[in-house]
Amino acid sequence: MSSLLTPDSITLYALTQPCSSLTRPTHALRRIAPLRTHKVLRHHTVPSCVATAPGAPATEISSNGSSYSVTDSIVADDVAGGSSSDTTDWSNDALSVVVVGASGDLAKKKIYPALFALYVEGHLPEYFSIFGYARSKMSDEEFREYIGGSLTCRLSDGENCGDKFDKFLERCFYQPGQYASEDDFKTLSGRLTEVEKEREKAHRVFYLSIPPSIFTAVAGCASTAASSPSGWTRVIVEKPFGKDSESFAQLEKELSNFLTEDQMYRIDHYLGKELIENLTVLRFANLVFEPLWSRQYIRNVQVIFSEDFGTEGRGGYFDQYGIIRDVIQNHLLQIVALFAMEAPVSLAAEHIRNEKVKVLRSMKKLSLDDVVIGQYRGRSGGGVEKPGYLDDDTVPEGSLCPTFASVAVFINNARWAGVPFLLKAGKALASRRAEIRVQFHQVPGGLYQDKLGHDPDRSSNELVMRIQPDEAIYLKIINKVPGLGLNLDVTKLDLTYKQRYNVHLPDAYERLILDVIHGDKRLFIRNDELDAAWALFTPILKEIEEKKIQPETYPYGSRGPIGSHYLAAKYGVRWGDILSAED
Ligand SMILES: NC(=O)C1=CN([C@@H]2O[C@H](COP(=O)(O)OP(=O)(O)OC[C@H]3O[C@@H](n4cnc5c(N)ncnc54)[C@H](OP(=O)(O)O)[C@@H]3O)[C@@H](O)[C@H]2O)C=CC1
Ligand SMILES: O=C1O[C@H](COP(=O)(O)O)[C@@H](O)[C@H](O)[C@H]1O
Repeated sequence: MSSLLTPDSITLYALTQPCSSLTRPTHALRRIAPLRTHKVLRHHTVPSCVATAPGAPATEISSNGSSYSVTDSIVADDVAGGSSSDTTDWSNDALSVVVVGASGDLAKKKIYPALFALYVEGHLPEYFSIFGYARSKMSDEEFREYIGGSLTCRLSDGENCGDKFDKFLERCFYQPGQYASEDDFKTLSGRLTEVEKEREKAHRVFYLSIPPSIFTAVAGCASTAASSPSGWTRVIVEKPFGKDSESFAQLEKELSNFLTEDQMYRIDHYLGKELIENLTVLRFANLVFEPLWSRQYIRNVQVIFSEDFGTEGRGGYFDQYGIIRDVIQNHLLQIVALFAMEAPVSLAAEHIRNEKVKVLRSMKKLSLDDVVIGQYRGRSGGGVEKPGYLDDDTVPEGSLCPTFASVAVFINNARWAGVPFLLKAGKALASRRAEIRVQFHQVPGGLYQDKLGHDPDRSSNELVMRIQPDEAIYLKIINKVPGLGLNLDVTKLDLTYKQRYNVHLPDAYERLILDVIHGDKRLFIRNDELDAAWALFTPILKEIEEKKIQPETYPYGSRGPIGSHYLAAKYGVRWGDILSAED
């Protein structure tokens, strides 16, 4: 819905709707209204109204026919969600984003390009600055050159970004320092204040793009020595959030010495992907889907992640975690939680997260029989030479670390009992893709069975949400082949985004960083969600490690270990991505 609204249409909506329905449009508005237009949007006369949210106290949004402001609506919104009220006035206040670990891979690959895209599209406030912080020595100039190489202009209509590029870089600064040094963070804070001094109030975001071993030290120093003296301070924490229940609890305990839950934004970048944000829209805004969303109609759900490259370059990190911790326990499980949750009371962050956590807590204990692990081996021939996982110098010799896993999970509740949710993730496979496949039961009665046969995979509906690449939603239906005979086939009702929408899809990091700026936590993970996710996976991870379970090897570039097919077959399922590559 948000993509269809212009700032004007939102204003109109706000003016014509009763106050209690402000929540949705203000969410949409946050997303799409460039920050610099807030000034324009702020002053509109509306009648006095009171926003009430279930379970929340009534909040007066505006009184005596005075003015309705974006800021006020954010307060109403947050009260509805039970999270902190964000009264930031972006027409006046400054914003500093500090990228801690500024010399690293994630910062260069994702964070700077996302910040630049937000700037180009007018989503950063007028008084913004970006600070890089890391141990590497760099001057501001060198930093600008360093990040300049990672920025691309993605404006359409041949618009030139050159000017924007220079202006953006002018607002970028670098401060070298140690991660555990309060003094160095004090120096950083001094420099931030220098740049922020043009405004009375400045807000600070710290993006912890660093290895987890130093999360706590940095959170401590940032909070003690570099919190904003005049505005709010928020901290984005990257995964991994621990390695198991115990280390997660320990990390939380340590971080909570310095940060409140309100300040913490635990990022799972899969939640920022376009198709994942659309998941709840597709289900809850479409009458043709919502009633079908249960064991009564759905045979199985598959969440598939595959990459056509190995851990090259990241083997050292990866070996300590493995694919279950790297992808399944977080990205894929979050997708299942969103997919399977009951309708939330509203779109407010806490309402959504309350429902997700119920799903996670309803999951049946995992058994080793429901897990298959694999590890890729090298492949050579046909002019191709691909290394195996163990060929990586940074991987310990003889490592049993899984680079592939498939897992069958079950949700023990009235809606989903008995429906297998099959999760599969692997590196060095045949293709790069991430998708959700929903396979429906066959139509009972069998009117066309003689034409369709008995194979449910060839005679029932499948809904596919392709998260990447080439975002699409398509529904496989049984259709009559045009002509005089009665021939049936399975064909697609196809919503391929690049054919339907002439827009550049924002990167997940853009969406998520913007949400942090707006204090919107819907797409961030709450601590109890992680606690539940670790409670599900910790016992099985321990068992795999303690019993030294040997991963089944598979060749680089293949479709993964055979065991994965047996696991699916045990539940009468065939992996949808294997049936046919184009399907
Ligand atoms: N890269 C990716 O694609 C993804 C990364 N992540 C997570 O994001 C975070 C950052 O990832 P990434 O950029 O790849 O990490 P890097 O390994 O590139 O580390 C980032 C920076 O931290 C500093 N650093 C590295 N190792 C250490 C160390 N042992 N002790 C102290 N400082 C160190 C280095 O800066 P300097 O030496 O200059 O101080 C480095 O440039 C991690 O938590 C990672 O798990 C999450 C999803 C994807
Ligand atoms: O979090 C991670 O995600 C990436 C895949 O992200 P994508 O957006 O490119 O699909 C994965 O390669 C990495 O191992 C993992 O840590």
